[in-house]
Amino acid sequence: MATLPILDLSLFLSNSPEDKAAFVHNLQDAVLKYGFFYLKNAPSLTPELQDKALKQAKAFFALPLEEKLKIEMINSPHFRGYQRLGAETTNFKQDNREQIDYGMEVPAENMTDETPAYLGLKGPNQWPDVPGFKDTIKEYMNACCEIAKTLMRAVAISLDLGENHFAKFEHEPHVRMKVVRYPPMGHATDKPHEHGLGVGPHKDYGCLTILLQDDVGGLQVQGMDGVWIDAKPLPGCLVINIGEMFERMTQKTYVATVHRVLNNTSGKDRLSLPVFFNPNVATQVPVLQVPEYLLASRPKDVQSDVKEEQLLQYPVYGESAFRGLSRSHPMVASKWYSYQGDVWRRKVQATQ
Ligand SMILES: O=C(O)CCC(=O)C(=O)O
Ligand SMILES: [Fe+2]
Repeated sequence: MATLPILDLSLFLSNSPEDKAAFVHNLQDAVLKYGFFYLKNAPSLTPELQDKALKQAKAFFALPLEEKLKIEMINSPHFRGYQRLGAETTNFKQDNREQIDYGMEVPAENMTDETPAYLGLKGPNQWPDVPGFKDTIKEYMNACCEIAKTLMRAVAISLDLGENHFAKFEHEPHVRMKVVRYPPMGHATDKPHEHGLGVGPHKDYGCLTILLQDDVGGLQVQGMDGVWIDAKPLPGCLVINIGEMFERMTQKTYVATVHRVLNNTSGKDRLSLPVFFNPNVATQVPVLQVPEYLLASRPKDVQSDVKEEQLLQYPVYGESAFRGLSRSHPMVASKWYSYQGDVWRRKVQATQ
């Protein structure tokens, strides 16, 4: 079975131009072939911070359900907060996971019925009453953001653009993160749906995803030929993938690869912490001048469980983000927003 390539970020950060070029070459190769890779030696995300973040996740999920529901996502027009097991749907199936969604802590916009709904994604988070949780999760999200910014520089070089080409995406980025638990099937109190999946096949809609998974496994990546590849946990490695924004920007040269998580049959919990790096919601997604030689090596006949009509590649990034979140969390969307004539608008009268 194919395995994903392992990239070493210390090469890109070294003083040697040859090492840096080697990293960019490996990155380009990985993205063209898989859209996914492992990353080791990311300095901002120390093993201590990884452990601390996973321990905080474990402490949260050990809380009684009524405590977790105090920060339920339905309270938040910004799609932030806790979703209980089975509350989320991906690719028409129920996901067998529970999770908290976070984003950059920014003030909420003053929404009117004229404002684009995606501006409603800006806003505060909901934090549980778990000592140290908030500080650790913020520290973790910032550390992953640093990795993403570094990788964006490498991706820019790989597209023959200036290293700082994507620096504009760092201005008030729409970074999101999830704290996720996949309970084992047959668990005494949780009842995962046997016909669901941990999370169904999907593409991430933004720029780059930085994922830390524990040692349980279950993440799979769909190769360009449609065959699923295990992205099994490797000690000291994160898993990185590109999202649909790159697919649009590069005219399908850098394809956002479909991935899923299988039902957890390990007998113990699986925890994962994905961070999604994206530009400001109001960003117009540029169509890049992709070099001819890269256009010529575009993956052909890509076999994908996510069909063309499910793609989220709107000209404004926030539109894709909003539609992605409203598809995964329809109850939250319909509480806070109305949908008329293919346009989402905030229900300004809706309150908590
Ligand atoms: O938990 C994982 O391993 C992957 C999660 C994922 O793909 C997502 O939340 O977008
Ligand atoms: Fe994903």
